[in-house]
Amino acid sequence: MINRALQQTMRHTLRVGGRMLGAGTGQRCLSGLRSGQLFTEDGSEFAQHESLLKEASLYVHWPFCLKRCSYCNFNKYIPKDDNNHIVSQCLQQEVDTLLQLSKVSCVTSVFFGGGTPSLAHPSTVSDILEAISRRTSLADEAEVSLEVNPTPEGRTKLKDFSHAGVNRFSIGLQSLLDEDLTRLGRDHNAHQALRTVEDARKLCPGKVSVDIMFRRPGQSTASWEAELSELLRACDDHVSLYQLTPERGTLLFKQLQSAQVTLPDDHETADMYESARRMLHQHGFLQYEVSNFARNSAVSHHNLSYWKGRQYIGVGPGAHGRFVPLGEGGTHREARTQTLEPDVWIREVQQGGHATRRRIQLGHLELLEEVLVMGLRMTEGITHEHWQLFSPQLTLCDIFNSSTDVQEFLRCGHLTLDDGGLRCSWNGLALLDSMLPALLLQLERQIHPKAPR
Ligand SMILES: C[S@@+](CC[C@H](N)C(=O)[O-])C[C@H]1O[C@@H](n2cnc3c(N)ncnc32)[C@H](O)[C@@H]1O
Ligand SMILES: C[S@@+](CC[C@H](N)C(=O)[O-])C[C@H]1O[C@@H](n2cnc3c(N)ncnc32)[C@H](O)[C@@H]1O
Ligand code: SF4
Repeated sequence: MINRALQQTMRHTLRVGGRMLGAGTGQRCLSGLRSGQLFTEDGSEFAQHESLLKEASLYVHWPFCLKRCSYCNFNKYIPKDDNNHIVSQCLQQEVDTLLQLSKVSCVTSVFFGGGTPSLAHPSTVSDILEAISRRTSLADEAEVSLEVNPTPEGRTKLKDFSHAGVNRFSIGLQSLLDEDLTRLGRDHNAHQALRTVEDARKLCPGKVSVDIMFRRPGQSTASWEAELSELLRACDDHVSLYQLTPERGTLLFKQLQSAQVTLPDDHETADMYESARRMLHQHGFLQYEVSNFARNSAVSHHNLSYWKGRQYIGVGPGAHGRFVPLGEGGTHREARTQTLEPDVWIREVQQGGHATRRRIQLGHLELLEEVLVMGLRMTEGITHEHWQLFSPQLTLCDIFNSSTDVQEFLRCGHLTLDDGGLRCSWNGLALLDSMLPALLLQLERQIHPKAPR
């Protein structure tokens, strides 16, 4: 059975390798909260360390865009009327309700994503930050990121967003070739994008990230390397490198089916990924996750909270979250998704304070699957201490030492399991997707040894 909650978490982070995996079993009921840890009905610890329950990061989804890019199937709508004010009010209300439900005492980071959150009025950002501070504490050093589409409008609003409380900008460059930007349906050119990066760097030095995609139609490794050289002259200290994934329902998907466009093959794609990793490394960037590179320690703390299995709250249409709803007596972590369609979402928030459409209680195995899959995306992998927070009884060695598949990955040098924990090697990171089925199967066998397969 595919673990749907895990699929959903991975969707916005897993872009290299393409395939999404998971092998969950049924959910289990949890019976009580004792000294900061949760227990399943049979008494085994569910290992929610108290510190994990006190804190959360917060994701805010702005669901509108001016037009549809040819490749994108994220939850976004082209607005018919201007209802920004009401969306902003509902976001504040939903923040308040979900913070109350989670009972967290500290929000560690906030990420305004979308859609195109740079279309929102900057006061939306300050109002939401105030709503957080009214209900709980927002850490002084909290990272507050905003995704910016590098159009002239986005650029002129940077200063106001920074005054509103944004201290990190994530800029969607996607490409530095005008022809490709047009083909992808972007509403900016490369010059506008570079000027936006320049201005953002003046406002938040060292805290500007860029998103760029490879494996674009008609792309060659040589042109990609030239583009990266240009990017490396202009960028700040954080780069997110995404492999363009053809998503069902997009224009790109149709163009590929009707052979109007073709994508580079797997071999070329692997070369592009490797040349980008090499070039970024030569320019002082450390790869800290499959798709993310930082120098001068400019890692994304918000995204790290997902990969480290910490709690996060998602507000806005289609946002998802992972937290224990302690405020309503909840004792187990839930995967929550908010209603997708903005008008319906508005109605539900107005009526009930929040618009959670789907709640899935995560059982012990499902939680560990998430910790495994997300954790192995990081170059530091899963330390023994990290694993123990979620699995106090079975260590990484207890689980993986008896698997012949895992022994083979270790022998080939794709994986390492030592005093530092379990992690992928440089080559292994590019092969993570192909190793996950065996790792997940072994995890399931050890957690539920008697379950029929
Ligand atoms: C959902 S967008 C929102 C940010 C902003 N609207 C923008 O377009 O720059 C976040 C990032 O997801 C990545 N993305 C979206 N669709 C993708 C796809 N089909 N394949 C790979 N990356 C994708 C893009 O790099 C984009 O910057
Ligand atoms: C692909 S990531 C890009 C992050 C960026 N590279 C950075 O380092 O800041 C951001 C996108 O993931 C999606 N996303 C992130 N967290 C989410 C959540 N909790 N719920 C729904 N979508 C989320 C949003 O569409 C957002 O535009
Ligand atoms: S890539 Fe960004 S701007 Fe383009 S449709 Fe998706 S969310 Fe909107």
